[in-house]
Amino acid sequence: MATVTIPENVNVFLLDIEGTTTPITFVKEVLFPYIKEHLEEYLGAHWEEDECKQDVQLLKKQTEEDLKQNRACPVHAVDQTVHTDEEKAIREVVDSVLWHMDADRKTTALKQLQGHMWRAAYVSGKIKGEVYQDVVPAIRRWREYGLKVYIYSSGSIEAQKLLFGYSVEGNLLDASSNLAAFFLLLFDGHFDTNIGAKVESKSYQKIAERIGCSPEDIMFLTDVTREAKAAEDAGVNVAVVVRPGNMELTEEERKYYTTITTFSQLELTGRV
Ligand SMILES: CSCCC(=O)C(=O)COP(=O)(O)O
Ligand SMILES: [Mg+2]
Repeated sequence: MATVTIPENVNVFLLDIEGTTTPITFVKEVLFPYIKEHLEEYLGAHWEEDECKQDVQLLKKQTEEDLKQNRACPVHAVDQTVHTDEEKAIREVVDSVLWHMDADRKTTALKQLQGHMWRAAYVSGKIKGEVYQDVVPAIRRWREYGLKVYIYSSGSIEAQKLLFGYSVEGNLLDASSNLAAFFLLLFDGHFDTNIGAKVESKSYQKIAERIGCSPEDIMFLTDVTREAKAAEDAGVNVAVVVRPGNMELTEEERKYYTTITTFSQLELTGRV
């Protein structure tokens, strides 16, 4: 297994989730089916609550934006009339959400609703966040060397925290203040699409600004080459993560990008 030396100037890791820290199958075969199965029931139970109203509002705004941009969107989502028939209104939101999920849209609106829906499943223990076995030991090692570690996923920050907080390896967000617990703390922070889309270069510039470093100080790990390209265009170092079930890279991409199959390939040579 070839090792990859992290440039000495890099002092921040930025990690994608799906296909990088976490198997794609967990997202596609556990998280997304949960939404599809419980959507109608969830909307019925929470329809009158502020959080749910805001989620529905954001979905409607997204539809308006899609229409403005001439993007394809389901005809039923175009209907902006205020329904007196709650069941019909819920049905329309369900159809719209399912349509967006089938297209694997990464919009903030969709991701915000999904995050809220997963909360009950994680808290009740119905779902546990999957994390590849090489991830936690590698992050602990990086942190011992004083590097910072951030998450950047299309999943909402709330969904990210649920996944790591209720993971197969326990609560990976434990933030108690004693020294021993400090080493248990894995992440310095989280970013989602509120900072911008992962395929847009300026999102990575904004992340660097927010962290207070320059893009060259960051190493971004992702399974998606469009994201790797956007990060690289911003001056961020990238490595493409090749995990079982991830999208196959083209021969050209395999030649061009530094690739890893496990985080344990990453070496911090020359650091004390
Ligand atoms: C973070 S929880 C659910 C994952 C998800 O909804 C998603 O879209 C994953 O996207 P990523 O940017 O982590 O590949
Ligand atoms: Mg990914």
